[in-house]
Amino acid sequence: DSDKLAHPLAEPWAELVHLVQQKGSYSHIITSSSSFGKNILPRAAALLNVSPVTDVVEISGPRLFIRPIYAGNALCTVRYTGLDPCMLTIRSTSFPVPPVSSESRPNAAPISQVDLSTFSEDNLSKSRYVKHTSQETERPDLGSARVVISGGRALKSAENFKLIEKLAEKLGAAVGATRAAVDAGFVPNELQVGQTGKIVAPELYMAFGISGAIQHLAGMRDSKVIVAVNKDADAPIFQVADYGLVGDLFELIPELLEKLPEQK
Ligand SMILES: Cc1cc2nc3c(=O)[nH]c(=O)nc-3n(C[C@H](O)[C@H](O)[C@H](O)COP(=O)(O)OP(=O)(O)OC[C@H]3O[C@@H](n4cnc5c(N)ncnc54)[C@H](O)[C@@H]3O)c2cc1C
Repeated sequence: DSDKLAHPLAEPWAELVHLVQQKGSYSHIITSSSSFGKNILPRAAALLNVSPVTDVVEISGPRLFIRPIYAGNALCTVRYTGLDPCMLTIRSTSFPVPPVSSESRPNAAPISQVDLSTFSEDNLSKSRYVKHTSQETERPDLGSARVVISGGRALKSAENFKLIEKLAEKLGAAVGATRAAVDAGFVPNELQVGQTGKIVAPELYMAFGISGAIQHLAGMRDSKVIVAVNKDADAPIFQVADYGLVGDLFELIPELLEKLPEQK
């Protein structure tokens, strides 16, 4: 709707649309598949009348992308045939961190600051940045941690879940949880990993007392090394695990805590 485009609303996606219209000629617009990016990009794409490609895990060509479907059970190759700009959300954990210095990346695209001063207070009246709050924690962020230690319903209580937290502290890891553990109130829901939680792909993912429901696997199956501890030898989590240990977590975690060296 060109009328709408000429009068951007004061929302981040409208700012993006405004920038595209002012500057034009963008071939690609990419955000991470975070809740912030997933909020903005599809709305901006709708206003620009293009179709976004979401949750990209591999870039095979300028317009050829791979993305998961069926909750991560299949990978789909998508060729974008629409008009510019080609708009993508990418799963940042699926891509290696690029070197920071420009000498090591002579062909890197320039990074330029965008002047948003054209957006007056009036324009911005629909939403305004108020403040940023986050949990006070020394632990790494779940979405980008190298090691994630997750617990499931088997922990039985918030008190017992502290075993997972202690292990995470010892390994300098982030804590994750299943939806069952979150729903039972053991941990806050920002720790949920899975289809309706965070998507993680750390170097090491340790799952304690987690059955391996498809919705949980959707959030962690791309982890480089998966270790599972479960007392049921037939638990589906063992099908994706690189290392599996059949046993009782209430015996195994204290043993691990005792034997693991302190983090330097
Ligand atoms: C639309 C939808 C979206 C969903 N999204 C998510 C999501 O994002 N993330 C998510 O995690 N789930 C999600 N779920 C829920 C999912 O289907 C499962 O119910 C959930 O993942 C199960 O969590 P769990 O493995 O902790 O519990 P359970 O399935 O109950 O598994 C507990 C496991 O612990 C083992 N166990 C028990 N006691 C011990 C012990 N002492 N030592 C060792 N092992 C033990 C048991 O053998 C069992 O395998 C979703 C469901 C739906 C319908």
